[in-house]
Amino acid sequence: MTTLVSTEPVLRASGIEKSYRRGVWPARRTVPVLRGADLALRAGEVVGLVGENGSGKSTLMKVLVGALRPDAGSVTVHGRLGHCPQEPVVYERLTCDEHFELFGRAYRMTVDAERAARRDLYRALGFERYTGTRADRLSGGTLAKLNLGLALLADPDVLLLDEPYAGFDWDTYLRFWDLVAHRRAAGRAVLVISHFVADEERFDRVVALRDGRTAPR
Ligand SMILES: Nc1ncnc2c1ncn2[C@@H]1O[C@H](COP(=O)(O)OP(=O)(O)OP(=O)(O)O)[C@@H](O)[C@H]1O
Repeated sequence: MTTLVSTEPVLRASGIEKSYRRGVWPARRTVPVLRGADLALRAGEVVGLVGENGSGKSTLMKVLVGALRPDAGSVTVHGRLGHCPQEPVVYERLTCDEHFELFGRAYRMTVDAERAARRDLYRALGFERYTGTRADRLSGGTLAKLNLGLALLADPDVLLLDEPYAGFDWDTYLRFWDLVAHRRAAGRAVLVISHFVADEERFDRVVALRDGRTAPR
């Protein structure tokens, strides 16, 4: 039997352009941020997205997940997408458990599958103590764990992380990279926005965003 290995990317973005409007009339102006950015992610690949502050990394990621409509270009995704935004999107009155239940339903997971995935994520990220704690009573680092856990809950084919470990302690930071290594081994794709030069060796590839365009680094 012949096994065909697909080289087709699980995510492909081509010619992405995006401008923001700034200021108020009559000083209103349009500022281009992305000027034809391209990006392709393959199964089992861990890619870093780097660039100076304000270069448009978060804007590109929002376009990739469909949270922001580009002015031009296209994005194609094969499979399920998970997104961990820079600012956690949580409901302050819901506990960690309640968030997982809610997201599990949104992802159409069975109750058993959601509970098993939740248990593994609590353990992998080390926040089992906070299952019943409301989001508005979590520390910044634990909130970041919840944010990441929710993005991972449905085992996405493509995981997009916008500076996921800013608030993590060292142990959690190492756990995070273990988790990423497992995803690579399982053939999942991961894109991480990172500012740490020290992380660059952990990526299979690094893509730099500069003057609105992407280039290998
Ligand atoms: N909603 C918005 N309206 C207007 N301008 C915006 C908006 N969002 C981002 N910008 C501007 O677009 C540019 C790119 O922002 P973006 O957040 O994508 O950059 P970034 O590379 O992720 O930055 P950082 O490294 O600081 O997180 C910045 O100049 C920013 O001020």
